[in-house]
Amino acid sequence: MTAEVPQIPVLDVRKVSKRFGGVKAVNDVSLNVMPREIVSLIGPNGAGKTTTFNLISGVLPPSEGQIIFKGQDTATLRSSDFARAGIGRTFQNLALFRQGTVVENLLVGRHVHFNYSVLESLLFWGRPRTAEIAAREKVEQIIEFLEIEELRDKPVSQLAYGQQKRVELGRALACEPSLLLLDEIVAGMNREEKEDIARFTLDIRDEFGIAVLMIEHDMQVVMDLSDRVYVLDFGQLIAQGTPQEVAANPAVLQAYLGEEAAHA
Ligand SMILES: Nc1ncnc2c1ncn2[C@@H]1O[C@H](COP(=O)(O)OP(=O)(O)OP(=O)(O)O)[C@@H](O)[C@H]1O
Repeated sequence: MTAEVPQIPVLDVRKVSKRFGGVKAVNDVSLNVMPREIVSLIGPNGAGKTTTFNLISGVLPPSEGQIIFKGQDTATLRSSDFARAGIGRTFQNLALFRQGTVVENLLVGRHVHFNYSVLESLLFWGRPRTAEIAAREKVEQIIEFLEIEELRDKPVSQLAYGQQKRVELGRALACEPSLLLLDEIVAGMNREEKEDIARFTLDIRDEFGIAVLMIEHDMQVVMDLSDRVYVLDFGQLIAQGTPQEVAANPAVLQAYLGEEAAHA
């Protein structure tokens, strides 16, 4: 019998806090994502979810604590290196190059892996050409995976919202991430579009072996896709567990009821 090799987390957030002036937007949060896991981060508005994503993807530095990605402390990375290190992300609001075509937008996502400057590409065009061919092959693979072949040469500005979201997902995949951060990816989508994204998310994990951490308000999507769920409220983790455990947790119900009461 072979001994099981213990798995190390792809992402290990250790006692992380983020202060904005007097506001502790994230307060002593620890969470992890194991290889091939789909993990959701949920919580009422203002709970600190987006700030947590900004800390993990290097947009903001933590005030306290450590974020370990594939065994490396991300404090050693420059913010421009996070995507190349393997952290892909989609944003709450679309962040695409609107005049560019679908292919061009995906190539931008791939560009993090080019290890030459524009000047170099003019002087020594052998190496860049090889890299560009590899990039185009990767982009074609993603286009096929996301079933957007007929959109490939259209400007993003001409696409429907759900299609644009699919391109954004493709761009995050183009950097060949080990961890994909999805920020409310199904918000504003109809049922069919949501089902497509749910299917792609499962396939991203199963076919590409990518771990997924998602912020999601759509409870059906959370329940259907997540292996585990973390719940934030006022910057603090108030619950974690399987979707069923979290859904039955009185503290979670209270946090959401409190939010409803505030908006009543
Ligand atoms: N750059 C900033 N400067 C000051 N305060 C901030 C900043 N970013 C976030 N905050 C505050 O931190 C808290 C957490 O905000 P955050 O956007 O992380 O919550 P959220 O859970 O993502 O909310 P939502 O579901 O509405 O997107 C809020 O009180 C917010 O006002």
